Amino acid sequence: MEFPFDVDALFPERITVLDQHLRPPARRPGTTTPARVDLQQQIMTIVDELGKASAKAQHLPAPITSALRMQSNRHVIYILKDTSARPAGKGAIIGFLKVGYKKLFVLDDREAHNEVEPLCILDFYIHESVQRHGHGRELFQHMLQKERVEPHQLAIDRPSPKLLKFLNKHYNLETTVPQVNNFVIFEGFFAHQHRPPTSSLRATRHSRAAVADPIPAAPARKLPPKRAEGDIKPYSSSDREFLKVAVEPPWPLNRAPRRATPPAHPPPRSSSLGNSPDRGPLRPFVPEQELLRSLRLCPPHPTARLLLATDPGGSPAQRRRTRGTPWGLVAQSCHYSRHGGFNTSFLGTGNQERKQGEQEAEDRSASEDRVLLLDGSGEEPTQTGAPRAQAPPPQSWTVGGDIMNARVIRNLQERRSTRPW
Ligand SMILES: CC(=O)SCCNC(=O)CCNC(=O)[C@H](O)C(C)(C)COP(=O)(O)OP(=O)(O)OC[C@H]1O[C@@H](n2cnc3c(N)ncnc32)[C@H](O)[C@@H]1OP(=O)(O)O
Repeated sequence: MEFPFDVDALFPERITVLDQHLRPPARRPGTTTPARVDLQQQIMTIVDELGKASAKAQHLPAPITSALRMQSNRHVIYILKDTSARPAGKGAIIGFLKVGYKKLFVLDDREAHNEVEPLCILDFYIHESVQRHGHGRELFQHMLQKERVEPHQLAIDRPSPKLLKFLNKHYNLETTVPQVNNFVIFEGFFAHQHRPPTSSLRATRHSRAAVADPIPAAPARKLPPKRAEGDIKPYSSSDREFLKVAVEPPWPLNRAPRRATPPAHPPPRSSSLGNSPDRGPLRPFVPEQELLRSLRLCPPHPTARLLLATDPGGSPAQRRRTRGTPWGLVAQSCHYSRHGGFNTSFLGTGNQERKQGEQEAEDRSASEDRVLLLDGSGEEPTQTGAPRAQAPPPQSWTVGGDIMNARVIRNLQERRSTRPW
């Protein structure tokens, strides 16, 4: 990547390491030194352009690396410049690697949640013209040495297929430990961190590991004091989270727009009405119009009035719709996953979510059962009219409660009819 300024003079070393201050490195003796602010502006331009190129290469809707994001996060960026070719005497940039420590909640191979703060690979890009020339490895290797970290100790923020191949080829990283977030960790991540799974050890596992283990210290920071198990949430914020907002608005705005054009395969018509293009708009027969008018004039049924008065939260259908949120979130997390395979374990999103999901499913099937029962589907014809005739107490709208009662009653009836006493 070329720039209209002297990259070669700006970055004297082949690999330059920048933190959130984006400070220009010391220049070679003898080179003219422009104003510091200009140099920083040049660095910001390079970071912005690299971020854009990386996003394009990864088909991301927006860059996840920019000067602004660098300045507002405690990340470190390794920039590799081209020392061989010197187009127009100004040098060129080959690529970059961005890393940073992040607090994550990761699952170990026993599916226990662990609060850790590993070094994460956040963004990585080598210019298309020089990929597969060993530059990525050179940059990665430099970072490993500088950060004093082993490849298996890293967490990778949604690695691209190319990066997965890269890690496999150069570092033999293949087997992943399934996670419920977008980070990928590999077998060996917990290698020297396994301790008895007591919660008191879990929170301090890193600081202890650093003292007790002879192998290189885990790239972890000291964590805050242990929190109650309930406080630990089974997700971790990815640097790419903000992209979700850009991709899809929240419910209900994310619902598919109404079809303006007819579907490719319209459902088969049940009658010939409307099939002829010559026919004008169909009007109902006069008796139907009269019927409709009489229905409009008909006052609401007293039961309906009573139900409306005792139901402050709107219709039950509406309430049921809003209760589906956890599934919606799960669906969203799947939608945004770059690799569906990583998220196949979302069903293990912690007991709480799983239970909630199961409860939802149960509620839904329960409500369907309930409709069948109230339909008078042959099971309990005497009950179909009864609940409508009386004003139900407010809590009777709890679908699960109703169905439980119905099931108990049915169970009792069955037992009564099948047993001789
Ligand atoms: C957390 C994240 O940052 S995810 C985003 C990662 N970045 C990208 O996907 C952007 C596009 N890709 C790239 O920029 C580069 O290919 C990188 C950064 C992944 C690797 O850099 P390179 O300089 O190409 O890597 P290097 O030459 O050292 O190693 C080559 C190996 O990487 C892998 N690799 C690189 N490019 C490809 C590719 N197009 N297809 C498949 N594997 C590839 C292969 O294992 C390859 O070995 P091989 O050529 O023997 O098959």
